[in-house]
Amino acid sequence: MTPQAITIAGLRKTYGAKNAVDGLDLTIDEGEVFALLGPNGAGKTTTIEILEGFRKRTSGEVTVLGRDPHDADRDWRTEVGIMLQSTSERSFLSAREALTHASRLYPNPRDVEETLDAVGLTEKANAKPQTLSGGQRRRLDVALAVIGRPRLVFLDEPTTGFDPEARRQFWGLIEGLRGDGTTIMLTTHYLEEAEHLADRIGIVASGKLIALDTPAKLRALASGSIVRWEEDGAPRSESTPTPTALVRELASRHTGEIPELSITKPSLEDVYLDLIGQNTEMATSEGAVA
Ligand SMILES: Nc1ncnc2c1ncn2[C@@H]1O[C@H](COP(=O)(O)OP(=O)(O)OP(=O)(O)O)[C@@H](O)[C@H]1O
Repeated sequence: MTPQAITIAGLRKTYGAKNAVDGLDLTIDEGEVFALLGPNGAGKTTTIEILEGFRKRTSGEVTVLGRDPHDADRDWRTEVGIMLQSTSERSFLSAREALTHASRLYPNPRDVEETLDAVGLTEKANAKPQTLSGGQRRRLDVALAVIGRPRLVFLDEPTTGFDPEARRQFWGLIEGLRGDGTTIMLTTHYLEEAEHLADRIGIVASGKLIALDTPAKLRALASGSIVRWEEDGAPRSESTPTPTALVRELASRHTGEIPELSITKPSLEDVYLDLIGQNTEMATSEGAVA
């Protein structure tokens, strides 16, 4: 059996009357890349911060690398990489200095120059954080999270503000970490990022886990196809297990071409939106996810 990096059983966190995390059960294997998805306010950051030892839980059991993060020690901290949002923002150190400084805190750190290169900051190595763009500062935050060669890394929305090229580069970095056997738990609002990187995806809504599977199996939850077309000048769409029949019926109503006709398979994003109840296209149709 693969050893478990994270175990969560019956986790709850309440803020007053609000159940931010509402009975979460989840285990993440060592070496797994796990993506936690969910709408704003679903409880992702709260969960991650409890796992990082930064927030107290209301109830439930949690272990991270075999320890309860709430009373873990310094040795545990050296094995867990945490992406603190905007740490680099307040620093007076250049990217290279910040990484060099941080690397001295760990017994077996990554090489500073290699890490700068992996996050695409070599050219900005001597720049002070105030002169970096938001996306570049975030890359530095990612670099600071991995400089200690952690066994487990938490990345909360690591690529928010990245341009497409930086995002691809970040994906390469994560694939490299995966190759080294690092366990990674990340949150993201980018479905294609989760699909590209994650071995498994957990979807949370209102503090509860509503779906948990590989990207391929989640995508397969949606059967059928989405047919889109234009009618009376307005875009229309329908999800259906029998697209040919629908197209035949549309063709009988149109003389000539059906305007803007396309037939696509539902994307992971369609499935996700349907699961969280925000997909008007799929939720109303026969082929919708149960
Ligand atoms: N310190 C706090 N005090 C009171 N309520 C809080 C606190 N932190 C979070 N919450 C509430 O708990 C719920 C979960 O918040 P959380 O930040 O964990 O969500 P999230 O899934 O990370 O959202 P996002 O995608 O917007 O980052 C929200 O309703 C939020 O308003």
